[in-house]
Amino acid sequence: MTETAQPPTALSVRNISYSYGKKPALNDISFDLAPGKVTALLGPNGAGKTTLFSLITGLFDCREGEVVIAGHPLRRDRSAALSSLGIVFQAQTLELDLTIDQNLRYFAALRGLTRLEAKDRIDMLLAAIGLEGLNKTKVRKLSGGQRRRVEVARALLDHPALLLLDEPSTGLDIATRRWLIEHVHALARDKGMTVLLATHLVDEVGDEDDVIVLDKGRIVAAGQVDAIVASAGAANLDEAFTRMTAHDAVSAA
Ligand SMILES: Nc1ncnc2c1ncn2[C@@H]1O[C@H](COP(=O)(O)OP(=O)(O)OP(=O)(O)O)[C@@H](O)[C@H]1O
Repeated sequence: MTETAQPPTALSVRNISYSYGKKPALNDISFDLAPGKVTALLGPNGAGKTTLFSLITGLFDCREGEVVIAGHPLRRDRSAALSSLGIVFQAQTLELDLTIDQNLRYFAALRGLTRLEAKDRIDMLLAAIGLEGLNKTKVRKLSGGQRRRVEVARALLDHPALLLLDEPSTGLDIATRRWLIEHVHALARDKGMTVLLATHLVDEVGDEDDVIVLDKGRIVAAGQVDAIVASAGAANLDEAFTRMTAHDAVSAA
């Protein structure tokens, strides 16, 4: 045995299927995320993105298939698996009547950071998200965009191996949306973070990103942007995505 073994991939999803009652939502989904990259999980409304995130985060029990986070199987090693991921949910999840500091310190304590570690990390992250010095401000007083920035900081508190974002720009103004997408790409590029970004907005996908196109609970394409565009015979990702997912209108006609 040598000490040069590669670290495990931040997220491996193996043969996941899921149904709501008799209604199938995901069908035999498998992928591994490339380390230090943003992978966009691109799918139209109802494709199954949120269901997949609910399985990866352990909110739903994964009865068929397996989720492995940073080498820890979610089913058998739940706390180690979940401690390796940071998440920004689609819906706002901060406690409005607490300050930024209180929100973040509470979460840091849950994640096992000491008070001193939490303070240093919070100050550093608030500076990184452009909210330096606002520690004592109540979240209720922040704009929607500022709240989303705080949620990004919270997701990064204990250096997760994997960052998940579920349609994070929902409801944000254009400037915050741009900041968010650039910040997430910088985390992958500069800090080597592995990111899974669920979105239905093609313009949030960078040229260098990996893409998984999900439609009606199935992966219909996966790979780098160029390869997906070429395989669809399209001029760009927008056109490729539309071609791959626009069959409803045709079949319904
Ligand atoms: N609680 C539920 N009960 C029954 N069906 C559900 C439930 N939640 C989702 N579904 C169905 O499962 C499928 C996948 O939904 P899901 O919310 O995962 O898709 P999505 O890609 O996240 O969509 P959106 O972009 O609209 O959030 C859809 O057909 C949806 O109607």
